[in-house]
Amino acid sequence: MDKLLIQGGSVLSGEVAMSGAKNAALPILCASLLSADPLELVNVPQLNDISTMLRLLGDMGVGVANDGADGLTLDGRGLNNPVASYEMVKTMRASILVLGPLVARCGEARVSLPGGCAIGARPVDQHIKGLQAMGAEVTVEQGYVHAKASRLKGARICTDMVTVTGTENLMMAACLAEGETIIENAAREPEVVDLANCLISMGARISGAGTDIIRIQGVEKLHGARHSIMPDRIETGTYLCAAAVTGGNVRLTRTSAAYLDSVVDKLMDAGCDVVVERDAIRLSAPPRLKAVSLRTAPYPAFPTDMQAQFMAINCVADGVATIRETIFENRFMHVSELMRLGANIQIEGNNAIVRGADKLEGATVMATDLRASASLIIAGLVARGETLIDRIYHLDRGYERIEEKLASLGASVRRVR
Ligand SMILES: CC(=O)N[C@H]1[C@@H](OP(=O)(O)OP(=O)(O)OC[C@H]2O[C@@H](n3ccc(=O)[nH]c3=O)[C@H](O)[C@@H]2O)O[C@H](CO)[C@@H](O)[C@@H]1O
Ligand SMILES: C=C(OP(=O)(O)O)C(=O)O
Repeated sequence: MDKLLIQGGSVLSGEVAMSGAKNAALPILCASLLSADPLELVNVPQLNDISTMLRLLGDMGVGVANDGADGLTLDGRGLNNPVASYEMVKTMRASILVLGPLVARCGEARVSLPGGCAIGARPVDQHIKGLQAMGAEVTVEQGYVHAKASRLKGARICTDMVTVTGTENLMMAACLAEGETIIENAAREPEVVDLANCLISMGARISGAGTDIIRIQGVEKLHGARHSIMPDRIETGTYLCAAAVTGGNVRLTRTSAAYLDSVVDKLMDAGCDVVVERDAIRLSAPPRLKAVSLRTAPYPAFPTDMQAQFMAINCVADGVATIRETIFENRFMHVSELMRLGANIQIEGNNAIVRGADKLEGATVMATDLRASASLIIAGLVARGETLIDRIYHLDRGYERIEEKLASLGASVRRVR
């Protein structure tokens, strides 16, 4: 199993390009199930989750062709097997995103309950409730969601909580439903908007994406389109934190600060200087950051996917920070690993109190989920000596060529087998 070996102490500097967003690309790949015409995508990140999703779609009969480094064409003409088996979906939560499109286009779907990062129970009851409201007959048996409907019917759906993939699944299903669907309490995440823009270019009639009420007027069919995946705001935020913790000075290109306000604000509170350019962000950091408290919440508030990275920078900042996680009940698994490096963190329910230490010391640690892995890299970059991170397959789900990108900024990071 691959591990990552980091020699702490390098100051990150220079320029590096960000990739397309995993959390936008995954639902957009599933949008290919909605049409019999080709969907051409560019800026698709090369990640394990993307390969898993392509295998899953391929299994269902979707044609997949690579068009150069970050381009793909998906052809839903041959879709003939609306089944997502446990074997295919066990490693990836986002596989539930095939459910809505399959019922809408094929009239039925059999999808294994998803796996993915163990950051909480992560039920899919809201996805099911929404499809039922649209007239689908849904049963859950032996770990599979089985949904059937001759044609989905538009409905008014109000989700109990803000759910990102729930909103995406229902929005995709509603595109081919008869009549109007209104999703209330919809997620406003930029990835939902990117998916809506792709669907609109395929002929869907969607308004309100990016607000908490999305209206979808169903159409008979969708056609082919070409779409460029938005930049990865979580990858961008992660590299900003990595640079900040080392007192570095970096410019991240092919990205946008437009969706990162809450993260950029916190980095400025920590003492960093951040300059926003049209398609790039510059950050320069002081030798020691100030502690910053935060609370995770749905967009546009501070993203849960950046909580672990900010925990890491607070471990060596000046002062005490309180970090409150409100989205997932088990998203503090990085804490015990950060403590192996010498961090001073106390957990009280869904709050973590982080007292900045003068230094961290390298150690062997274990990555427990995707963003936890990122936080261990950030801590390893400032720890004295060597940090060896085990189980980095989590990292390969969501960060494209991370050791190469960090090395290009001067970090001493290497993959060992
Ligand atoms: C592939 C993708 O885009 N993943 C992101 C997506 O995950 P994901 O879409 O799985 O997360 P949700 O937004 O659905 O979850 C939010 C909260 O709602 C709960 N919930 C959700 C659905 C449901 O049917 N029932 C229910 O109880 C979840 O357990 C969680 O407590 O949004 C999360 C929150 O921003 C991010 O951390 C993930 O990176
Ligand atoms: C938790 C994440 O991914 P997933 O929803 O795919 O598990 C993430 O992107 O941080």
